[in-house]
Amino acid sequence: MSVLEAHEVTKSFGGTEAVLRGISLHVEPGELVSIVGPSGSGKSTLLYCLAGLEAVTSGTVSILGTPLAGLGRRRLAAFRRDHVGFVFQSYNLITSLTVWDNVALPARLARRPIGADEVAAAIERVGLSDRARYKPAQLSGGQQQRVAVARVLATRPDLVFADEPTGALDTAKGDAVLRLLREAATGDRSVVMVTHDLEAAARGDRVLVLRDGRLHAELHHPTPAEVLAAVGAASEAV
Ligand SMILES: Nc1ncnc2c1ncn2[C@@H]1O[C@H](COP(=O)(O)OP(=O)(O)OP(=O)(O)O)[C@@H](O)[C@H]1O
Repeated sequence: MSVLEAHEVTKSFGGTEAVLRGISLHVEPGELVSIVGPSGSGKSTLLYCLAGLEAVTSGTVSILGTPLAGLGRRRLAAFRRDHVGFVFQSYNLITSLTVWDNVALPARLARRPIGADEVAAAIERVGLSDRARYKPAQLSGGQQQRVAVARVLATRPDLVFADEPTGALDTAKGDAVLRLLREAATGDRSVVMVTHDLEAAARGDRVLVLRDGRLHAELHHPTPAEVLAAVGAASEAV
């Protein structure tokens, strides 16, 4: 079974032209899927619709076989908490809490507290064991994003969404975050990432190229140059 299936998804914000105009896609267990495309092509909107953070206007999104639209607001929130993780460009850590508490908090909020050993393991996996008692402001941007990844992985989600996870980082720091996301896509866990960074996108098993709210191309294990060419073609075709 696919981890995620979207069928003919459209999204409009009010009366203007639709931002998503009929997108169908699937994500398989263990895959890292990158979404690229020109600015304004609908990448972030698509990610939010796939994650159930935005309602679709028409079409369906199912995660692990469960159609999100049928869940209702509270059950959707619970479903997301149980199965989905989100990494944002801006880290979204809680500034008053330590690294340790930032990582432990989501599981506690979900009333499924994880043990100290699991918190420690998640922090170790992102290479920040010596910073566990630091607050976010005492960390570099790359370190903060690694905490955000640890926080997501600690809840053991089936599906991780990342919106420009390296957008605020220089190449070396971004690289460490990408490696973690690449490693996170394994076994039954999949990662879907929106990015402007073509090198980052090329880490994906598949790269989906959006153009004007539609899927323009799908590349399998492309090189960065192939991603660049596909995005260039999508930009010209608008
Ligand atoms: N909440 C909203 N209300 C109205 N319009 C919106 C909203 N969110 C996005 N849009 C519009 O949808 C279109 C696509 O936006 P989106 O952020 O999904 O594109 P993107 O491909 O992620 O762009 P970028 O690469 O510049 O981040 C834009 O024209 C934007 O103005």
